[in-house]
Amino acid sequence: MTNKITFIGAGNMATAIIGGLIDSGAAPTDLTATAPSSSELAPVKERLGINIHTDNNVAVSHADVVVLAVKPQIMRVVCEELRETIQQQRPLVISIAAGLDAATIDQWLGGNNALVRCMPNTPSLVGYGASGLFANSAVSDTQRDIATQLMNAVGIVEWVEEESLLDAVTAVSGSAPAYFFLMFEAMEEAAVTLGLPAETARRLAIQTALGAATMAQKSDKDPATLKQNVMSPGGTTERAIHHLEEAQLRTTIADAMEACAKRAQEMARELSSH
Ligand SMILES: NC(=O)C1=CN([C@@H]2O[C@H](COP(=O)(O)OP(=O)(O)OC[C@H]3O[C@@H](n4cnc5c(N)ncnc54)[C@H](O)[C@@H]3O)[C@@H](O)[C@H]2O)C=CC1
Ligand SMILES: O=C(O)[C@@H]1CCC=N1
Repeated sequence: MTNKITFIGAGNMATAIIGGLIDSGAAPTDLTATAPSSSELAPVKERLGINIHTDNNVAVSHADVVVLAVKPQIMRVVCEELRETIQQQRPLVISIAAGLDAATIDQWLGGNNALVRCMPNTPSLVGYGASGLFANSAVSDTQRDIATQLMNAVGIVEWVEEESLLDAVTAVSGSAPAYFFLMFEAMEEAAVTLGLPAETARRLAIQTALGAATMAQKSDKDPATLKQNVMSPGGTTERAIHHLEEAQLRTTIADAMEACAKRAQEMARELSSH
């Protein structure tokens, strides 16, 4: 990728994506990250070898792509300060902020911007991200390809044609790593109760999840069939799965994902109104 890409923000998600881009062959000299303090940026430069800046406008002034990677609550101030430079430079803008709609960000940036909204997740840090992307009507096919390439560097990319579907993406991938981490915590605790050392239990649970995910990804069988293949009639797995179904695990997951998507909608209302 020969585009000059500037990340506004150098936190968890920005550095995860930058790390993935460099691992997939991007030149660190084409990448810039900003943050208010040099003390936060110095280790980022040291680790990744990219350009750093404490002045967002200077960092954006030569960018082809600008990735907005600050917390949603400060996005308005950051965008309004960038407005003039963005209007002059006309880069492709990619926002990774949860719960902030494209029209609101575009308006804060002065309007008529090519804007992609992206919902990534933290496994991007290890190249196993899963991102949902939405483009506003000003985004060209070439710019769509640039956004795809950028997020493909850290994982898989799924485009949605309706912006509201990004709330579902948040529920199934943006927030979802945390659901699996909760599962690991619970399995480790239960295995310790069954007598295993905590470290052993953790290693076995994580490896099992990795194995199950890899199998589900590589197999031509659906998850229900793969599950059935583990369940010997009258055996141990059948007993465990029966218990999970009786305890309404499916309904619990559905309720949690609905709450997640609703919170994204709430955040959009809260953040666009001030
Ligand atoms: N952490 C996650 O799992 C996910 C986060 N997101 C979104 O990514 C965005 C960033 O989240 P994180 O990286 O987790 O946050 P973070 O707190 O790790 O990073 C925010 C960065 O913004 C910088 N910053 C603060 N004020 C600034 C300013 N005025 N100009 C330039 N930089 C400034 C901070 O110094 C920091 O480097 C958020 O909008 C969040 O909704 C999206 C999907 C997943
Ligand atoms: O919890 C959040 O609001 C952010 C967005 C998706 C993951 N973390």
